[in-house]
Amino acid sequence: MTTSLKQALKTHFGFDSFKSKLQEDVVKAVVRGDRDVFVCMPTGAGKSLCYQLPAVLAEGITLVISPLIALIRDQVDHLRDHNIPACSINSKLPAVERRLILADLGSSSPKLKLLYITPEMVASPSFQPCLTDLCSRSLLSHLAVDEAHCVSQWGHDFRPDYLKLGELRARLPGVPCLALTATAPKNVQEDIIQSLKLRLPLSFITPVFRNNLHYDVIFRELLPNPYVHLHAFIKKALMLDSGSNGQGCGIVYCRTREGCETVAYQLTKLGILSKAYHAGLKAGDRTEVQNEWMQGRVLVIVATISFGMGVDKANVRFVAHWNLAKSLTSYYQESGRAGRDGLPSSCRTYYSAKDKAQINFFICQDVNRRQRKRGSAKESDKAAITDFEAMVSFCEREGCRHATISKFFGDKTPNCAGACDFCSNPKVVQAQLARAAALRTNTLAAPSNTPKGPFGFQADLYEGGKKGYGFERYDEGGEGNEDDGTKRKKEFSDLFKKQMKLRKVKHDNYCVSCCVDADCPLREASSQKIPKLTVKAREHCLQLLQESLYGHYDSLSLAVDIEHEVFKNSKSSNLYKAAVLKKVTANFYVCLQQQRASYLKRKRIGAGQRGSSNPFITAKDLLKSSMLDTESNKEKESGRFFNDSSGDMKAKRERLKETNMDTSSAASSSIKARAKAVSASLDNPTKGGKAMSKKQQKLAEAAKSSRNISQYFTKKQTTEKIQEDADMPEELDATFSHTPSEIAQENISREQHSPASVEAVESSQDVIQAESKTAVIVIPDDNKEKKTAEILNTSEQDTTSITEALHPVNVPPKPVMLKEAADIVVRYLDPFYKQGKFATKELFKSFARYLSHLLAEGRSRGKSQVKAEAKALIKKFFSSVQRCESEADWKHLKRPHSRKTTEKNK
Ligand SMILES: Nc1ncnc2c1ncn2[C@@H]1O[C@H](COP(=O)(O)OP(=O)(O)OP(=O)(O)O)[C@@H](O)[C@H]1O
Ligand SMILES: [Zn+2]
Repeated sequence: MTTSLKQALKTHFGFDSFKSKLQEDVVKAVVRGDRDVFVCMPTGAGKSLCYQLPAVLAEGITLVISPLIALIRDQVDHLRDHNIPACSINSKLPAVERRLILADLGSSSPKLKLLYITPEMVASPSFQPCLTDLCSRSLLSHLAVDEAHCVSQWGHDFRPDYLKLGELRARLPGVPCLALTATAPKNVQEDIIQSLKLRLPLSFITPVFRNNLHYDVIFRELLPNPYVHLHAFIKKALMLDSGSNGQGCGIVYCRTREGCETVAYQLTKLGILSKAYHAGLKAGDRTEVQNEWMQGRVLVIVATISFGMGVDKANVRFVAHWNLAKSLTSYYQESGRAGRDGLPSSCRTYYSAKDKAQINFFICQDVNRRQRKRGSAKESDKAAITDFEAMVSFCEREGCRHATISKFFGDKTPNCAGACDFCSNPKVVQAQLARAAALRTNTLAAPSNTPKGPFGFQADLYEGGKKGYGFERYDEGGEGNEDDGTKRKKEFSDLFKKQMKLRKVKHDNYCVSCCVDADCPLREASSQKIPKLTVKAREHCLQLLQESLYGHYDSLSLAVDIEHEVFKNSKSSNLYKAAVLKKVTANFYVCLQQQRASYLKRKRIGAGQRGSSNPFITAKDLLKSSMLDTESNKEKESGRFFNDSSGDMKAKRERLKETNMDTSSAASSSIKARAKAVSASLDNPTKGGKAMSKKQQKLAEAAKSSRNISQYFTKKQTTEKIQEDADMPEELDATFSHTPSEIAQENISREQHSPASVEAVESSQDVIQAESKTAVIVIPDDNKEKKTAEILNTSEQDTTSITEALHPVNVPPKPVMLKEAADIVVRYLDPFYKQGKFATKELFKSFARYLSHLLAEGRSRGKSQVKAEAKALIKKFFSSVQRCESEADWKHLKRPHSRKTTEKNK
């Protein structure tokens, strides 16, 4: 038998041997046909062949049940490529084809070997006559149920129509049944056997452990810049630094469509071409993205869970979950798409407390909804909750990740041998957990008297809801359903905010204990050369450096080089930080000079101005105080300013004034007096004798908005704003440092929004010399608190003058948002598309998307400016590109100012 099977394997499928002994054993059992068979083998193990080869060899037809039409299509195409007669009857089949198939099935000896149908079709009345006819003529050789876990209510992909397969089974006496799944814990296995009425099945179950997969968990909220972190991980997983191509590809899973778009954009911006895939895209675009990824033209696909089922790609070198999976079963299945070729691959989860709370909310909502509908609780309702809890505990508990998965699936503890972060370096995991715990202590403390739901979860905590988990099944159901989605987001946001009010959250305890992450991009990351300098602080500095190189082609590598140079040459933590800041401000200054140069071209600075003709503070000036103070009283000052960050504004102003007195020697006395008035007015606008004029008030407002420069350095993270605007409770947002490039942009947009800005700009020459203030850059270090690393001697004038230089107009333009930018871009780009200047529509769209993001970045420019920039960019693009053939064509296209900065930096 073995020889003839091997021959058939070669003849029909072109394989020289079975993929494994298990595959061979299953095929033999199915070919014998005397028993039902249950197969639980990991994804990529070659389960399909277990029924396809027997189907070819058997007389008659094998009926295959598969949950998705897309999956069926792939399988049928694959079989037809091997000249194996296979087809599918489904709702989308054109009538002509359907008639042809039914004609073949009705003939005395059908040519068809495999007939694929969905469980819905099995139940459909139109299919019943055909089924009865085949059965009565004994033309059905096997019944194969793929993705059999869908039959179980304990399973993560339960589909009610799968339950009807039990009835089908009863109608096909004597037809052996084969049930296959990749992921089934013990209770799901039992459910499958029972629901499909398998009779004493032969079970082939492989342990879930796959030693080529390396699992790790990273707590996203502890990262200064999660995108940079993800980027570093991908670079390593795909060996992009080694300079060799063809090292495979990867998947990043996100929970929301917006998340996919944002992550894809960020990764592309950091230099790794990535594309989003979700149900919000048109079917054609989805296929195009999938094809590009399959063919290796796009390295990273950033997808919702709608992507992956049935995707047969061997060299997936990593699967990263940007959001927590909804269950450990799903996670095992999704992460298992890595390393199907057996080569080492990485599976990473970016854990976040926000995700945990949100998913918990959606699950509870769904359970409540089901219970309300049914009028009673059911034991199986618990499945979603316990499976999610298993996922959470996979991330939050100390211990081998593989062992956790194996235990969950009822297997013995495997020999991990360093194939997870805990086994390879438990200290790193423990340190991370400790940091997360410290963060959490100050965040969530659920009210202890909150009543528990039927299974222990706090149903009332988030109240009930109308819809499911927040995961449409495979992200299918959401098309054209945005309103509902938005409503739910809002619903969640409101509830969450309400609940969070009960739980006073504070993020002032940013623990910075030292630990080196596997993907840490720093050179000599574990070196203890500089006492008290933590890896966290170094990573933070790296991020500042990278941001200061905004627009540079490979800003990360360059930043890594600079940081390392500074690290090598610094003797103390403070000197290191001061040196980094010097570099940062120098880079930043270059950027400002570029902006100023372009402004000066348009507006000549007139003679007779008061104050300096150079409204820019130099890097030297910026650093002057920090360099002087570095070793002496900085610690004292920095602690003080740090403590201010969320505290009493008045006290802060007093201290700012003190510092100012020491440092603003350049300010003229009259301006000082004016500054004093402004300062006093901040404490009490009506105090201090005369009521302020309207103009003075506005001036004061402007000063107020620019005075607390520290907020630009310690600001809530905004990178994922698009994704989380509506649904992220503020209280859970970790505090991250702000970047220099953002500072300028923030200043601009603040000024644009401020009603005072018109006059502030008009009076800028006065304000320029008005007050000197202290800016604070917060750098996490090892004292378990944010501390100021440097106190820079800068002044309000700087922010004002920067603003003015960047926006030399009297009427502040309304900042352009992404949608508006996209409208502008599409309008200008459309004629080029119509002239056939884009090889494909997808390219046109991608380019439009790229440009829109580019133009909307920072939200700092008015519509007319964005229009002009859009025109200029498009013109520039087509001046060097005849016809756009690939994404590489616009790789180097940058906004004008960033390009200049780049050139200057080179
Ligand atoms: N004997 C074999 N020799 C070599 N390759 C094989 C063999 N059998 C199957 N394969 C290949 O292995 C890959 C995975 O097979 P298949 O898609 O059937 O896996 P699976 O277990 O069904 O995975 P999933 O759970 O993701 O559907 C396919 O590319 C298939 O062609
Ligand atoms: Zn392990």
